[in-house]
Amino acid sequence: MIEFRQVTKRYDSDHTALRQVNFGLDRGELAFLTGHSGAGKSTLLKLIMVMERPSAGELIVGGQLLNRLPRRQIPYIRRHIGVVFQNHQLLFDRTVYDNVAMPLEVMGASPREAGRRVRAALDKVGLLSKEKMNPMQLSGGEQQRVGIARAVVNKPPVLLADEPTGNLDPELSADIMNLFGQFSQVGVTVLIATHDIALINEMGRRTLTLDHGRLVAGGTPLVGGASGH
Ligand SMILES: Nc1ncnc2c1ncn2[C@@H]1O[C@H](COP(=O)(O)OP(=O)(O)OP(=O)(O)O)[C@@H](O)[C@H]1O
Repeated sequence: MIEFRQVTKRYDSDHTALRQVNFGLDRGELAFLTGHSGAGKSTLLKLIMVMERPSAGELIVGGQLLNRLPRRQIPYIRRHIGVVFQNHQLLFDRTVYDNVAMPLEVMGASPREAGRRVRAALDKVGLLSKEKMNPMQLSGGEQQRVGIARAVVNKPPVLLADEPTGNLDPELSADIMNLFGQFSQVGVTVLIATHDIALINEMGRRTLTLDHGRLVAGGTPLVGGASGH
């Protein structure tokens, strides 16, 4: 589903954020991405979201080579990628329902279809009863779950998370990880960037480790070198 082949990202001549990174993530695989501050984690996620382009190498997501993807096709690719952030970026002047519905509005879904999808997503994260509330009235863990519902509302095949448990205590973090595990079980490819080594150890999943832009662990390629279409 995601394949990096010798991917290098240079921001300018002094800043090489990723160096010849090689790895593949299959459909339904869940992996962590870790490394020191500045190791290149956010850059790697930005390349998958096509917020940045590789300087060298090939990046394939869902069978599409992203390197030279025309600009007008970027929104189409982004619809296939759900993103969860640490600060969940919710709008506090809208209800929980409206926050989750946002990606569907952008896609032009009918109100009926949107209603069905939003409720299914809220049900999955256990917040169906809170759809009319304002995110401000929710706990930190609940707010993060609203962010996850929004990320998965249009059923993306890829889910990326950047420090999704940064502000949460261990018990709530475990809940969030269980949710990610459930998505991977239904075929979503999940990549979670985190500094939380305790959480990574507890989960016992594949872990990609970056060190000064090099992938120093976890970079086994896809079995048979398939590109994961
Ligand atoms: N837009 C940019 N222009 C120039 N250099 C950049 C840019 N974005 C990131 N970098 C540099 O690339 C390197 C990797 O940064 P990146 O943000 O990917 O690391 P990170 O592992 O996500 O760090 P953190 O854990 O602190 O978020 C750093 O040296 C950073 O200074």
